[in-house]
Amino acid sequence: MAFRSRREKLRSILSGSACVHPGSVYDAISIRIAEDLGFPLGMFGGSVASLAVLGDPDVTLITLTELAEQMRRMSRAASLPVLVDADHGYGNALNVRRTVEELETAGAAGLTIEDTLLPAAFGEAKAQLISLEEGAGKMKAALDARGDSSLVIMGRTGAASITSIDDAIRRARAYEAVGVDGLFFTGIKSRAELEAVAAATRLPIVLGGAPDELSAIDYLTGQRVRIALQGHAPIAAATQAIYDVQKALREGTPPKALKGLPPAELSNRVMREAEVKARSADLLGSKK
Ligand SMILES: O=C([O-])CC(=O)C(=O)O
Ligand SMILES: [Mg+2]
Repeated sequence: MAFRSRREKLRSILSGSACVHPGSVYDAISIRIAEDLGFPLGMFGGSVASLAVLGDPDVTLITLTELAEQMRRMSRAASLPVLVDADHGYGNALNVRRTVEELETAGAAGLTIEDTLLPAAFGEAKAQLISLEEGAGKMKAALDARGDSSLVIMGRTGAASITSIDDAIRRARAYEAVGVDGLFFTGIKSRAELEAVAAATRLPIVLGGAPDELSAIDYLTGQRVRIALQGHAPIAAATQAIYDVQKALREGTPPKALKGLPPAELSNRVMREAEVKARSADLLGSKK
């Protein structure tokens, strides 16, 4: 299976003894840059998928087809393992199956399925959770849908900030019992909460957005956190860069006087230009 080695790399992070930060990736350019900089894996967040593909906030309007297609583009562009935020699996447990099939063939190294009720329910100001039973059923469906057993399936819960830390633990233990490969927590607010979760479970932990007291990598390592997200600053920085350049052009700055443009060396590296040139020479008879 062509994507197996990517999945095994993600597995070795989860079974290893260090906590790593993923690069935030969302398209062919961002994954190549993350790979070139030596990130051990990429995180493809649902929020950045919505932003990159639709220009929308994270309100579950993106479709599975769009998400998988964006993943496919990244898989073609680089071989960095990518953990995909597959939200709620785009429906019920049957839809979760389909989600796993699509993301597996698109080359994801792993994916997370969360127990948040998505899209948001009518008349509810706050996020809601599906039942533990339905959540566990979704995890079971995801595991069962794998054609490649090396694909990583992570059970994700935001219960820590939606219901309670005890509920987060109950859910995590239920997802562990079903056989997921790791646990992804969002909404953990303190060291005491992380320690409670780590003590009550045994699988490797992925930590979503977390406060400053949960940023020391040695501490996280000691709590079995193997992947710690750091938000999605790259797409935010790209937004600012595009704004600045468009604004300068709109205000009459000549293209040659623009600031913040990449040197040709960087653009060429991102395009893998040397490889394309070599291939053109071989296959099209063009000069190197
Ligand atoms: O997975 C992540 O990176 C956090 C998240 O839910 C998102 O960005 O949609
Ligand atoms: Mg998300």
